[in-house]
Amino acid sequence: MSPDTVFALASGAGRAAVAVLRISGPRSAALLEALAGRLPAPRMTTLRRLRHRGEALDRALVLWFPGPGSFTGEDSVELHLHGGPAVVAAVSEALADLGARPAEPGEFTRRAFLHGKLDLTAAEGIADLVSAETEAQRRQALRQAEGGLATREAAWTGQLLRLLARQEAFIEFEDEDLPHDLDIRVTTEAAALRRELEASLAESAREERLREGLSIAILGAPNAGKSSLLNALAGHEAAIVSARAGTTRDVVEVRLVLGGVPVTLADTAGLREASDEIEAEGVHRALARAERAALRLLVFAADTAPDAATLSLRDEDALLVGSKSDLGPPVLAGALPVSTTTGEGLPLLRAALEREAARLAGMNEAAGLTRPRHRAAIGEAVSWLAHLETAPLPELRAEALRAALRALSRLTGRVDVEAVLDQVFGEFCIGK
Ligand SMILES: Nc1nc2c(c(=O)[nH]1)N(C=O)[C@@H](CNc1ccc(C(=O)N[C@@H](CCC(=O)O)C(=O)O)cc1)CN2
Ligand SMILES: Nc1nc2c(ncn2[C@@H]2O[C@H](COP(=O)(O)OP(=O)(O)OP(=O)(O)O)[C@@H](O)[C@H]2O)c(=O)[nH]1
Repeated sequence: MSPDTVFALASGAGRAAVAVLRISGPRSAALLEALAGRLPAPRMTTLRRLRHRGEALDRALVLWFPGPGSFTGEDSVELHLHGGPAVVAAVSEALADLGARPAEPGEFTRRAFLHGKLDLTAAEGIADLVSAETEAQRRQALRQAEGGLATREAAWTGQLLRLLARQEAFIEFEDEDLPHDLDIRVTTEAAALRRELEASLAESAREERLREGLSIAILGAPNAGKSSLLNALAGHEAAIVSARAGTTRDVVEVRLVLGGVPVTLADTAGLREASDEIEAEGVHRALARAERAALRLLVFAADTAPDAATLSLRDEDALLVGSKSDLGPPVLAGALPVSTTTGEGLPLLRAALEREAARLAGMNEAAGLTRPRHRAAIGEAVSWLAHLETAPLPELRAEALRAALRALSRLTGRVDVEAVLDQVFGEFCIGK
């Protein structure tokens, strides 16, 4: 059975000057002919009147992309319509009437993957490009959409295949004139590759935080000035400020961009023995958020002794803020003096936050692992390589290499280890 022909609005919903409807599948040409008359030249923008059942629908720019030279690899069409919702609705109804169906979310890119137009990492890169909000996210997404990670995977796979070819040769031609240390060399090189994969895992947290956004939590005793700090950094009155201790009950979030990194900054309830059920829940949520955050701003007011609850959250991912510095010097050594009343210290705090954002989130030199899915695949390859290093028999080492290859190939979704092996073996001259 031939696949459905699907259509969807490719441009954003809502009012816009132009709306792009995309169509993909075997009936694309027939649909375009039905609406707009004879097929235009491939990939050439052409102005046409669209008609259906005697009714004029729009005057639109139409494009015809014969497969396989299209985004999806299938015959496809684009209709650049006037952007009004009624125009889009009328043309969509006509397409449905002609036998096409609305596409599922991601279906165009899924079809591109199924037709070998892109691998899974490139498809994820496209999804990330569509949702990129900051400059750093855009660069990260484009690198992956253009095959940065797939290229690295191909290099790792190539190394593994060469190791496997040598390991198999060692097993098969044991009695012949092979270098006697071939077996040991495979193990040594596999260990080097394992360390390289581990290095990419160690860097993955930074890339994931850039893709997902960095979570920063503001914590401290009641009345320490946390909400005032959130408002000062956000540039608007997002959280309620009052002289009454225990004002903030729930987590209040604002979105910021720090050095190209998208950040969610969260104000939390003051940490203390709660006086009622609601406040207790607030403190519980504050501590949960503290745990989840990549960076914690611990706030200590100049007019209050440092409290044990906040002090206990100190670690290498905490910045100490000495708030209300207009009332006196910080009560804690190493705390950055800040006053939201006078503005003192705010530029320094912002600079410190940008520095921390760059340390905790960002792109690495080489295209990195941006998703838990990537980490899982590489993590599994690493454990098979570690397994290889202690495996007592050449056959078990070969098996571990195959398993590592399969794990790696899940990254791009091109799971065809045996076919590539045939190719490698074809070139592996052993004098036989
Ligand atoms: N109007 C419009 N703009 C768009 C897209 C689109 O589909 N339509 N894109 C959609 O994401 C992005 C551009 N990406 C694209 C990627 C590949 C092909 C394509 O036709 N590929 C063919 C031919 C390649 C060539 O001639 O160089 C192929 O890969 O065989 C088109 C768009 C962003 N802008
Ligand atoms: N002098 C001075 N007072 C400040 C400063 N920042 C905040 N305050 C005052 O301190 C009190 C508490 O401020 P908030 O920002 O609501 O403190 P909070 O830590 O969010 O308080 P809770 O919601 O109770 O946890 C308010 O009366 C503020 O006006 C400052 O920089 N200097």
